[in-house]
Amino acid sequence: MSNNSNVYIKHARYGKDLVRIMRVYKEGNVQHCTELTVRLLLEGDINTSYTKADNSVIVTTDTCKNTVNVVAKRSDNVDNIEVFGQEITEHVLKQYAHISGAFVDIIKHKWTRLIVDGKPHPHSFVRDGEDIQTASIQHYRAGDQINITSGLDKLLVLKTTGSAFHGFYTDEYTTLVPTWDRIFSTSVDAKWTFVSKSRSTLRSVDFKAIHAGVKQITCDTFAKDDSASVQATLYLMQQQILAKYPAVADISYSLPNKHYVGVDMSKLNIDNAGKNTSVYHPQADPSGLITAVAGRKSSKL
Ligand SMILES: O=c1[nH]c(=O)c2[nH]c(=O)[nH]c2[nH]1
Repeated sequence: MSNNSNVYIKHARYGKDLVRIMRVYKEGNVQHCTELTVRLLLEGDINTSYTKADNSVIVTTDTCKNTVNVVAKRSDNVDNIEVFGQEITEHVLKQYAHISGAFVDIIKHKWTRLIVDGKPHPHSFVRDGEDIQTASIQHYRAGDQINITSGLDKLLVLKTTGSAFHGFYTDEYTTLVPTWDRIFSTSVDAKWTFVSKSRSTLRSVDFKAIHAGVKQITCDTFAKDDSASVQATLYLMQQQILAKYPAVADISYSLPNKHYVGVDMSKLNIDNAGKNTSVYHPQADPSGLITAVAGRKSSKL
């Protein structure tokens, strides 16, 4: 093998991706389930595994998978993904002295308890929507520093009125017609990061309540706002989340504008906008994409 001494490893991380677990917790006659997809990556004194084929420094990706399964078996917090993620990173840093950083990304798949005969069923669940919760934990041995980002993905919403778009910049390239009443639909992706990097302060954060609160504020604002644009509605959501949750340092949204275009029936001598029924064409593509990160001008903590 040729050896190019000009080359060095700048950054390296490895581990197991797509570790899927379904964890069932039995509480008397009632059972709870949590389905997750987990990625665990490691960083540290591992460069020789790349540069010198030195496998002695490799904690195998198979061990990473086992670690996720074992921590899930022992943990009381699998459903609280930010806490579960920290339990994995803590274990890794305690167990392997040459590993300096552990990075966990978790997707929580949705299982909602079924209502049967008007009552919550003890052990049956339904996937009632594609939206997922996410959490990313970056844990560094140095200073025991942790960064946590939580997220909400693929929350598909639509309103049939209460949305306008006019007054926008126009030039010779503009063909969009201003509208005072349109369909507004988006698939919400939101991510929020936490202020504190000290472990003790993060322990007091109610991550699950914040997940629920962000979803509630997102949906309520989407429904109630007489939207002037996707941009303005997005910012309203951010303002409320930062006002309600001091532990959140910043919040970003990525909102595709899923266009629904009124069908032109003029050649059929039909006024599609008339009376109280209209037919729209849902457009697969292209879609607008409106994004923004918001934070506080001065941190409250
Ligand atoms: O809410 C909107 N924001 C835009 O930036 C935009 N651009 C566009 O064509 N339609 C819309 N709607």
